[in-house]
Amino acid sequence: MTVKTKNVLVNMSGLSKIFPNGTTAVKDVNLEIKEGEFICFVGPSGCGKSTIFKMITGLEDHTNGELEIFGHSPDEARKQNEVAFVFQDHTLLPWKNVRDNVALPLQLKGVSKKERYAEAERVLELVGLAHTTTMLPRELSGGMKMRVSIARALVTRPRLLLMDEPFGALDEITRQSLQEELLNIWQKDSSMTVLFITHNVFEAVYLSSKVAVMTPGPGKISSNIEVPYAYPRGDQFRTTPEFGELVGDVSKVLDH
Ligand SMILES: Nc1ncnc2c1ncn2[C@@H]1O[C@H](COP(=O)(O)OP(=O)(O)OP(=O)(O)O)[C@@H](O)[C@H]1O
Repeated sequence: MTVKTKNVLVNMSGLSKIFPNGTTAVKDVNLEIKEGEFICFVGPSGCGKSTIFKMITGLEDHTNGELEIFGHSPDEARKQNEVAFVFQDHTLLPWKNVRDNVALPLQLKGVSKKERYAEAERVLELVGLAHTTTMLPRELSGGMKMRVSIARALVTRPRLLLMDEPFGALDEITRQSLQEELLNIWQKDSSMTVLFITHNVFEAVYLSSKVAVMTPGPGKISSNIEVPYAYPRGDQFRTTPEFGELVGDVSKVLDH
C-alpha cells in the first residue's frame, strides 16, 4: 500500500501565536496537511509544537495568519467532533471502567447506552483490548491505559487525530508495539489524518509520511522531510540504510 494523499485538510498560512506575556511561541508557520497523511512534529522543547496543536483544537486562538480545518474554523471543527486528541497522560477516569471511559465522548453527546457501548466495544477490539471492558484503569498496565486512551479518541470516528507525545512515558518494547498498532489502525481508515508530536527522531521517521522539523526562537517549521516509503513498513524497516539516512537527515536539521 502506498502513502494515502487526498484533499487539503488543514491549512496553516502565516500562522503565528504571541501569548499575552509577549512570548512569540509560533511564527509564520505555513503548512498544508492532506487528508490521510501521517505527520510527525519534532523539535526541541519549547519550540511551539504543543501550541500549534492547541490552536488546531481551538484551545488557543492564533494571533496572526490563517488556520482552517476542512475549511472550518478550529472551533467549528471541534464542535463537529472532527478532531480528537491523545496526550501523554492518559487522563482516564479512575472510577469508571474501560468501556465507560471509552464511551464517555459519546455519552457527552447524548448517544444511547446501547449505541455507545457498541461503539466502545468496536474500538476496544481495534486496540486489542476487547477483554478489558469491565476492568478499572488501575488494573491496567501503562501500555494498556494508552491503548484505552487511543480507543476513546477513536470512538467519535474523528477525521483528524492529534497525538502529543503519546508514547513518551512507555518502555521501548511497548512503544514499538503501539507504533505498529497505531499504523494498523490508521491504515484501516483511509481518510483519517494523524498529527503526532515526538522528541524521538526514530519514532518520527518510522511512523510518518512527512516529518515537520521545528526550530525555536521563535517557533517555526524549518523543514518538511518526506518519508517516501510504503506502508506497512514492518519492523525490518528500522534496520534499513534508508531508515538510517532519513534519521540522519532529520537529526541534522534539528542540530542547526
Ligand atoms: N500559556 C502560555 N503563556 C505564555 N507562554 C506560553 C504559554 N504556553 C506556552 N508558552 C511558551 O510558548 C513556547 C512554546 O511552548 P510549547 O508548549 O508550544 O512548546 P513545545 O515545543 O510543545 O515544548 P515541549 O516539547 O517541551 O512540550 C515556550 O516558550 C513556552 O514557554
